[in-house]
Amino acid sequence: MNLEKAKQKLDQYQQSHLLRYYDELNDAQKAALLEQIDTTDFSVLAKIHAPKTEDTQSNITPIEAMTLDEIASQKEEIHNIGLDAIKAHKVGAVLLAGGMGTRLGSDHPKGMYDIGITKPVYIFQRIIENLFDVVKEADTWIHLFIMTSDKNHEDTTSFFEKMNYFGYDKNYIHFFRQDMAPASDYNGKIFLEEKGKLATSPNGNGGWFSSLQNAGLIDLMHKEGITWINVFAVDNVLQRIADPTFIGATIAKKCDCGSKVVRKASPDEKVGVMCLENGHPSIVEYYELTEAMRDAKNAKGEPAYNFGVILNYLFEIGHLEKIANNELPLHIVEKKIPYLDEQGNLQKPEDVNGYKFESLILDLIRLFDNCLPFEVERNKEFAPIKNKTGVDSIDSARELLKENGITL
Ligand SMILES: CC(=O)N[C@H]1[C@@H](OP(=O)(O)O)O[C@H](CO)[C@@H](O)[C@@H]1O
Repeated sequence: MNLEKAKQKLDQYQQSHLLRYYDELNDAQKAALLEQIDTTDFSVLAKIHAPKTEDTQSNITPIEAMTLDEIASQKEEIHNIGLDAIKAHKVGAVLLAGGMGTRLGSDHPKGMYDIGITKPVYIFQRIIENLFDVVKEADTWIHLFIMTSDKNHEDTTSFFEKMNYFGYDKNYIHFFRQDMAPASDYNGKIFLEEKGKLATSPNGNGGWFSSLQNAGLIDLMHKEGITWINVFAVDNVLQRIADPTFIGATIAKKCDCGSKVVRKASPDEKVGVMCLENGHPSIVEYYELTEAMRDAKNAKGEPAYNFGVILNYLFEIGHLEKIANNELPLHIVEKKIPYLDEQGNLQKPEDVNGYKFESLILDLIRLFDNCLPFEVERNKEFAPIKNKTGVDSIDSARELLKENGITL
C-alpha cells in the first residue's frame, strides 16, 4: 500500500493520527507501517458505539453432561473407539499459545514459563509430555498445531528448536500465527505503540480456525486424513491431549463437538459454564454469568449450571468448515494498553484505558447442533496457571502436579 492509499483508508475510519510520526521514520519503518495499515481490519472499531443487540429470545436451560459415573461404566468401549481413531491418524491437536506470560511477570511466551523447583519444567514441556502419553499408547505420532501470535512467534519457534522439541518429532509440529486486531482508546482511536507501529493484540481465541485456514493448515489436515481437532489452552499443565476416552465418547454419542468440563469448585469460579441456549449448546463466560444462573438449582437441589469448561474442546472438521463463514460475535474488552502519548513517550497505564477486540472460541459452540459436555476429575486434569500466586496460580498448579506424581 502506498502513502496515498493509506491516507484514504485512515480518513475513512478517522484514524489519520496514525501517520503523526511518519516523516520521522526510515524507509523500512515506513514500509512496515503502511503494510500494517493495509492489513489491519478497522471495521471492528464501528462496533464500539453500535447499539447492543440483546437477544431477548434467548432461553437458557441446563445441559446434561456425561458424568464420571457414566464414563466409568463404558470406559473400555469408548476408550477403544477413540484409540482406534488416533491410530487411524484421524485426530490432530491445536495448542492455543498466542499469549504472553505478562501476568506471571515474564516478557516471554506463556508456554516458556518455567514452573520447576529443583529443575527446569517449562509449561510447553509439560504439554508435550502429556501428549507423549497418548503417542506412546497409540504408537503413532499426532500432528500438533501450535498457534502463536506476532508477539511471540519467533520466541516460541526458536525455543522449541533450542529444546529439541522436547523429544517430539518436529515433522509433526506446525506453527501458525493468530491474526491480530487493533487496540483503541475509548473513542475508537487506535493507539500507536511505536512511532511506526499500531498497537495490536491477538484477536481472541475464537480466531484459531480462520488463522489455521489462512495458514493453509486445514489443507494439510485433509491431506493427512485428520477429521477431529482437539483444541486446548496453553495454561493448563495437567491437560490431557487427544484423550482417547473423550474422543471415543464424542464419537459414540454421535456428537460433532465435545467439551471437557469439571464440576465447579465454587459458584464464583472463573470458568465458563455450559448450558443450552434456545436448545443449542452454549457457554456463558464467568464475567457474564447472572446471579439467577449462579444460584439456580435443579430438581435434586444441586446447582443447575455446575459444569465449567476447562478450554479443551473436540471438533469435527467438516462441521467447522460449514460454520466457518458465520461471523462470531465480537467481544469488546477493556484492557490496559501501552501507548505513545502526544509527546511520543511510551506510557504504560496502571488502569484500563481502552479496548481490545476479541472473538471467543466458546461462541463457536453455539453454532453446533450438539456438543457433549464430558466430565473430568478436576484434580487430575485441571491445573490452570493464570496468576503467580493464589487461585489458579503457579503455586496451586505445583500442588496439583505433585499430587499427580509429577516431580518439579
Ligand atoms: C474465552 C475462553 O475461552 N475463556 C476460557 C478461559 O478463560 P480465561 O479468562 O482465559 O481464564 O479459560 C477458562 C478455563 O481455565 C474457561 O473456563 C473459559 O471459558
